[in-house]
Amino acid sequence: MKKVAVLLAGGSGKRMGSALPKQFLTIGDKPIIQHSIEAFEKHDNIDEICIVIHADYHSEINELISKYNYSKVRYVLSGGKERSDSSLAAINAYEREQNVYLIFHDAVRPFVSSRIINDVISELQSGKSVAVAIPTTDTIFCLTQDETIESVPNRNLLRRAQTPQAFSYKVIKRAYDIAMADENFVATDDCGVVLKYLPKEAIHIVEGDESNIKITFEQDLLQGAQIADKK
Ligand SMILES: Nc1ccn([C@@H]2O[C@H](COP(=O)(O)OP(=O)(O)OP(=O)(O)O)[C@@H](O)[C@H]2O)c(=O)n1
Ligand SMILES: C[C@](O)(CO)[C@H](O)COP(=O)(O)O
Repeated sequence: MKKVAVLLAGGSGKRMGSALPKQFLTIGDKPIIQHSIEAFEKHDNIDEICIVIHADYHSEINELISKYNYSKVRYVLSGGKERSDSSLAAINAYEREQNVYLIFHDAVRPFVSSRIINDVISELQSGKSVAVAIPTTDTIFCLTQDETIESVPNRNLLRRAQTPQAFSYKVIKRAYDIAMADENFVATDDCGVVLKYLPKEAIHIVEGDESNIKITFEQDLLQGAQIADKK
């Protein structure tokens, strides 16, 4: 089956607070989204790239793609209001093919490694749905609504979610079809959608790494620059 990297870049980066969406800010020598495109463009096991971009930024991304001649980019789609709307735009684009794996990645995680992508693909090819995550070194508190501690979950069973999150087309399409019929639907990631609406579908964990950070706040740019320096 074809392996498609879906780069989610439809957000506006409110928490970063810059006029330009954070995926276009520069780390090291290139925009964040360019690091992410290249991680998949250069990867031998990725067949195709689908970029989901904020509707107001098509010209910026098209300029980048033609300047560097990224040959694997097949689609540039407009994202939606929520991350899940952007994922759905990609799922809909593959409706006619179906025989694909969709590997969803936050475009603002520019340092995803080749090892992570390899591990994700190898799990997909053995028929699994896949998430990338790392152990937590902090103890995590679960709170009540009034912000007192409700529970302290066993840390050995806790992981911090990263991306990629990857599924066969059929699995992710089925999960979103059910989700779209739920008027209370809300999700921060694609694993959450599969877990809630296809509870029998096991999602297997591939170990992420500390460099696979999500650029969210201004201070993350500094950490990103340090990671870029070491590459
Ligand atoms: N409607 C949206 C919202 C988010 N994303 C993408 O999902 C990834 C992770 O989201 P996040 O870090 O929350 O990005 P933003 O939504 O841009 O940030 P913020 O929440 O601070 O506005 C980003 O690559 C972002 O562009 C998307 O494709 N479509
Ligand atoms: C998918 C994700 O990156 C996993 O950590 C995260 O949930 C995205 O959340 P955000 O609210 O869009 O930052």
